[in-house]
Amino acid sequence: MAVLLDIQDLHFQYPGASQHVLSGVNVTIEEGEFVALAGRNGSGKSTLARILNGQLHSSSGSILLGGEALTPTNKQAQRRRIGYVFQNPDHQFIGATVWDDLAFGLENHSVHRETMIQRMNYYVRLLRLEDLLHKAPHQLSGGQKQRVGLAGILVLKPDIIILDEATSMLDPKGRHEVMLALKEISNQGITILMITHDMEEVLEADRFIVMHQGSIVADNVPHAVFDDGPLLETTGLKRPFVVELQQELSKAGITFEQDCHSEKELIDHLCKYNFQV
Ligand SMILES: Nc1ncnc2c1ncn2[C@@H]1O[C@H](COP(=O)(O)OP(=O)(O)OP(=O)(O)O)[C@@H](O)[C@H]1O
Repeated sequence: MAVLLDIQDLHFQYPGASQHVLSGVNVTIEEGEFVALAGRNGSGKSTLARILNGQLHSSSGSILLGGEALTPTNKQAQRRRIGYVFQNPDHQFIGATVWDDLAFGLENHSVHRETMIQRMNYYVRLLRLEDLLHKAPHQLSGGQKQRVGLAGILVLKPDIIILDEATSMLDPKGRHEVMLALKEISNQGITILMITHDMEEVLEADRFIVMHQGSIVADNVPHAVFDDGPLLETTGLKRPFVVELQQELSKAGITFEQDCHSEKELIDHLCKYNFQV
């Protein structure tokens, strides 16, 4: 697969701060990858996301998106190519109804009406928004708002979607809805960078990057990162319940051909055993 995002030796320091918040970030993300990014509070995740979407500018280093440099001078174009989903779903609504909201960005970019309707219908179906189209933002649950927010970004056809703790204000049902939507989007080949503190969500991603004190200290498949005890200790991360339980069951002789990514997968696996009580 082709490299989509190529970040090299990125440094950043907030004005007046004595230290760098990002101190040499190097990472490449390929087209279609679903990447989770985590780390302690203050490790620099949101700063990195804000640099990527053009809100902040790095002190040094380079960022290439599809081979093209992202610079302060192409800020507008940059924002169009990177879709950013906010933590608070109320911060991204503009339209009076869901349908108007989806149309707003496309009208703003002068997309032809026929193309506009086609795209809107496609993402409405993908994110299962059919019943919400005529509702006003205040009539939606948090999970529904985030799904509408995602659709509003997807219709603009960004190269990558960045979510900065986009599920942290949602209840379990809302989180579940958004994670299902992200899986659907990822299955369509859309590249996703998801910042999260939720280790169960990390298991849904193909790849897990961990930041610590402004640098990347781990980059692997989620289960491999969760196998690294000292790393988890240093970075304050906790193994998700599913990984913890799978490890304990393995020690007790219950074998797994592959790693489980959700409680459902784990339960399905256990159901194959005939336990003697
Ligand atoms: N506008 C700002 N001015 C000065 N320092 C800032 C500013 N925003 C963030 N910082 C500092 O930069 C560091 C990194 O912050 P950042 O928000 O990128 O971390 P994070 O990993 O996203 O944390 P969290 O998990 O809490 O969201 C922190 O020490 C923070 O206090």
